[in-house]
Amino acid sequence: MADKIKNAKIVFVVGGPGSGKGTQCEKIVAKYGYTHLSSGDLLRAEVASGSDRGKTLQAIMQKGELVPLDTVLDMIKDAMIAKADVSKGYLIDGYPREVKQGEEFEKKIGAPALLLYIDAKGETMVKRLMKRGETSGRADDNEETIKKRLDLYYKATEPVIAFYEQRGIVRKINSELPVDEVFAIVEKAIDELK
Ligand SMILES: Nc1nc2c(ncn2[C@@H]2O[C@H](COP(=O)(O)OP(=O)(O)OP(=O)(O)O)[C@@H](O)[C@H]2O)c(=O)[nH]1
Ligand SMILES: Nc1ccn([C@@H]2O[C@H](COP(=O)(O)OP(=O)(O)O)[C@@H](O)[C@H]2O)c(=O)n1
Ligand SMILES: [Mg+2]
Repeated sequence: MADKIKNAKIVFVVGGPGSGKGTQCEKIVAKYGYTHLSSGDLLRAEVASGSDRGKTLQAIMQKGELVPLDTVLDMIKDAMIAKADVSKGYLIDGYPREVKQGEEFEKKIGAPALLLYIDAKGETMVKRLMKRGETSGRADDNEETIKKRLDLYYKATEPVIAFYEQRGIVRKINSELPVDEVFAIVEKAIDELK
C-alpha cells in the first residue's frame, strides 16, 4: 500500500504554535491542489470521535505535550494512503515535532522534497494564539498551555530544522508579514519544486 505514495511530493511545514502553518497550507491547497494533512487536526478529530484513544490523546494535548510518535505517524500514513490516487503532493503540517519523528517518517513513508520553515517571533505567536483562543474552542489555546507548547517547540522542534538544513531543503519563511506577503514567499519555494 505504501508503494502508492513513494513517488509523491512531500512537503513538511514546520513552525511554532500559531506561526501560521495552517493559514499558509490553506492557500497552498487553493493554488496547487496539494493534500493538506495537519497532524494536530488529525489528532483533534480522534479526540472528537470520543474513542478511548481520543480520551488519552486529549489529556496529552491539553498539557501541551507530545503524543507518542507511532500514534501520529500511523494517522498520517493512513490519511496519505487514502488520498494516494488523487494527490499531487502532500503538505505535512505540524510534523515532525522532533528529529526522531522525521527519521521514522522517512523509514515508513519517504523523504521530504522541501521543508517550509514558518518563522515568527515568540511574542507574535503568543499574541496570535491568545486572539485565536477567543473563538477557536481549542482546549490548548490558553496562556498556560501556549507557554508549554512554545517551550517544547524551541527544545524539540527547532533541531528538526537544523537536521534538514544539512540537506539543503529548508526554505525559511518570515511569517511576521501580512498573510499574502508571506504567501508570495511560499509560492516561490513551491514553484522551485516543479
Ligand atoms: N498577521 C498575520 N497573522 C497571521 C498570519 N498567519 C496566521 N495568522 C494568524 O495567526 C493565527 C494562527 O494561525 P494558524 O495558521 O492557525 O497557525 P498554526 O501555525 O497552524 O497554529 P497551530 O495550529 O497552533 O500550530 C490565526 O488566527 C491567523 O489569523 C500571518 O502571516 N500574518
Ligand atoms: N506531530 C504532532 C502534532 C500535534 N501533537 C499534539 O497536538 C497539539 C496541537 O498541535 P497543532 O499542530 O495543532 O498545534 P501547535 O501546538 O503547533 O500550535 C500539540 O500541542 C501536541 O500535543 C503532537 O503531539 N504531535
Ligand atoms: Mg495549525
